[in-house]
Amino acid sequence: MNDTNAHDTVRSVLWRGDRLRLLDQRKLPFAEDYLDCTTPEEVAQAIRDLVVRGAPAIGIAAAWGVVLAARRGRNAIDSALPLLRAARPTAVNLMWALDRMQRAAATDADPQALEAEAQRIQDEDLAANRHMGALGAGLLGENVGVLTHCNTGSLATAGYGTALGVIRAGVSSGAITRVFAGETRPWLQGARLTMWELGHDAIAATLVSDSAAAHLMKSGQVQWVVVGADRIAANGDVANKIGTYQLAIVARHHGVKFMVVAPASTVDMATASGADIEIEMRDPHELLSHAGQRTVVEGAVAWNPVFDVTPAGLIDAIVTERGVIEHPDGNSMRALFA
Ligand SMILES: CSC[C@H]1O[C@H](OP(=O)(O)O)[C@H](O)[C@@H]1O
Repeated sequence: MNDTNAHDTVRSVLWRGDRLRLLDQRKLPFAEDYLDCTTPEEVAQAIRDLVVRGAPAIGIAAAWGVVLAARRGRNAIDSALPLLRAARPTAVNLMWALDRMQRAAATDADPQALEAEAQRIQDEDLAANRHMGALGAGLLGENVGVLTHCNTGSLATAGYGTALGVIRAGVSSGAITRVFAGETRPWLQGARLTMWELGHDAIAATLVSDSAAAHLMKSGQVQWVVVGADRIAANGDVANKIGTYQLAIVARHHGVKFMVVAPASTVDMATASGADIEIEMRDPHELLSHAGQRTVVEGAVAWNPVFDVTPAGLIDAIVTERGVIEHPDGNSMRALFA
């Protein structure tokens, strides 16, 4: 069943009154299949399996998981919260959304009240993305080339996207004239998801291998690297998809500006620095095969961290819906998020 609207950006998380419908991102771009969750356990599993992925999107899905629990009764909420919280460790949006739902349930555990809170979380995220898109696009300049990493679009959020929202806004304003998407191994969020989203919006983009990023920046075709985030620490360090850190190093070396785009729900002022952020380690087999086809000799081992940390000193701007932090550090982060 196709729940996407051809004239709007896609929607990956859809509340259907008694179930949560998730666009199964494991099957994109060649199949648009949906997975229906009727229990918080199914939502937690869908987050673990990357049926739904992207920091804001997993927070939104978890919020609806609490609504599904509430429909079973107050005690079900208390058992669902730790289960959902443990689904993935790095994106603080997951914990932020569950904390907010837990506070709401303490006031009123009625399913309809919690459904309204989950809907607010989803609606606020979409509004934030559109605002951040305009703010970020305003920083770009004219006739710029942009390289993005992973997928930070409608699939990873309530819609429109974070870094991809800036790209949507920048293409619309004419500021962006060249878009490059990194493939983002091993899960290929860039190749499979970002290229699909941009094609859906008729935005021309060029796929590059992760290995080509430095050569691309050396060629002068790119003036900005624009990425999302999974957790921003109090000193401005940013955890994001594995490969982001090396893009920041290469960008600085070649005089390419580096922008991080993320809603306030991604900022974690309780975490002092990037050194304190837990980096999710996923199954090494994600590296040992591609599309179900093994690519490495039997017995080989692999190391599969799926996030890394970019130090604040390599970031030119952090764009949030509360405003832009240029050259982020602890002081500028506290000024906006204390
Ligand atoms: C706006 S999405 C933020 C973030 O989430 C992605 O990770 P994953 O695909 O593993 O959920 C990636 O790090 C994006 O930049």
